[in-house]
Amino acid sequence: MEDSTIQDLTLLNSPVDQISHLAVDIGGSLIKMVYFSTNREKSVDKTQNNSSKDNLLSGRLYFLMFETSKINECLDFISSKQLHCRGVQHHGFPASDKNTIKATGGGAFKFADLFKEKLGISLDKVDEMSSLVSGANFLIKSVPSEAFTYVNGQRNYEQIDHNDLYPYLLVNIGSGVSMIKVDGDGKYERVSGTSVGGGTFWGLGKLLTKCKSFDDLLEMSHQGNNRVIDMLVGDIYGGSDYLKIGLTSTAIASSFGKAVSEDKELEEYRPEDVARSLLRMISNNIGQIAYLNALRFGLKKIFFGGFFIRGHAYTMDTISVAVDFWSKGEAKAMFLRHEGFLGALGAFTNYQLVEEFPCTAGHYNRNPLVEDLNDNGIIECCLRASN
Ligand SMILES: Nc1ncnc2c1ncn2[C@@H]1O[C@H](COP(=O)(O)OP(=O)(O)OP(=O)(O)O)[C@@H](O)[C@H]1O
Ligand SMILES: CC(C)(CO)[C@@H](O)C(=O)NCCC(=O)O
Repeated sequence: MEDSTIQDLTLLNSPVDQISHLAVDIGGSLIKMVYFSTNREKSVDKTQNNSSKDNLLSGRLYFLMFETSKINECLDFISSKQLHCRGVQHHGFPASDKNTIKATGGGAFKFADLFKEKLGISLDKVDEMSSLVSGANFLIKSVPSEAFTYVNGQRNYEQIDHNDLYPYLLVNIGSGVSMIKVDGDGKYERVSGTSVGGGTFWGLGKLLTKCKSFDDLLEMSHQGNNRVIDMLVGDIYGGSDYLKIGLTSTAIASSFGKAVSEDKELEEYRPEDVARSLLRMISNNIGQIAYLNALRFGLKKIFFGGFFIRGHAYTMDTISVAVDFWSKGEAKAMFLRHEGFLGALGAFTNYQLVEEFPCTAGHYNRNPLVEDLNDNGIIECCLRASN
């Protein structure tokens, strides 16, 4: 954590806090929410100093996450905090429509009736791919220290030149994986996808290791050794490399391949080793498909998002090494600090109130009220309302 600020959501009940503009991304596995909160005393009306007629309201974007299977808990939470019907109505700033919120992801369709029934609100649907792209563009262009490469166990934050951003490949690793070629704001094409994604890792991992939570599975993979189960090039070549085709003896020749010849039951393998092989297999595969798509369109930058990544060192390392290996160093894997919130942020920007500058990030909060919440960075920004 970069900052020890603990943001307890009970603060939302403070009379000086104003919450507005909730946006949700309801995916196959997780619900992600973004909302804006301003402190009335600190909000600024720049109309006097600014020749334009815009009102700027400073505040923060907050991030929350629930499991989709616990949608009812999510709705109760929204209702108890009245997240959906708070509006900012001062300094000439309009309140968001009390009865409508921006929503993206498959759940915006699947759960529309439930939102209406339980909370009385309508979901204003924003296309999922379009939201991912708007969210990624917003983060890359407006939030400092957002994008980074991961090399030799180190995050290297990159200052992205706005004039040299497009085209890039956006790889969103959620339950399934979408690969989108991005050519500009609102200019994109979904060029590929794979059903072998985060849901596969979590689903297979749960079955194979009996693990109870995603975080435990990740932690287990951290403690494991994939060489116990994966068949390496050296296992086939008597300990030697096969450099003629660019493979060292330690490269994986066949994920889970050792399990074939060893006469062992699943229980005889350490769950940690199984988790490690699984994570490596899926991360490698996604890295490789991403690279092939980058090659298809001559793209040099590949941004990876989605909650599968979870800022996990080994996942990012595997993806980075795969992209570097296959592209012979030509393409670069980059990650985003708000990786899991691209869709929700994109839906939020659809309110068309986000001022691109100034934005600052770096504050981190852990929300004690929500189980399983990742450490999600809050973003300081301004909203703008035109008179
Ligand atoms: N606490 C968690 N519980 C469940 N899955 C988690 C958790 N944290 C990370 N994950 C991983 O994140 C993945 C879901 O990522 P994300 O929220 O980006 O996708 P989604 O929107 O639910 O899926 P899709 O876009 O395919 O509908 C899961 O499949 C799992 O691999
Ligand atoms: C179906 C979506 C877009 C839902 O988010 C996602 O899970 C996905 O991209 N799945 C991969 C589907 C495929 O292209 O094979």
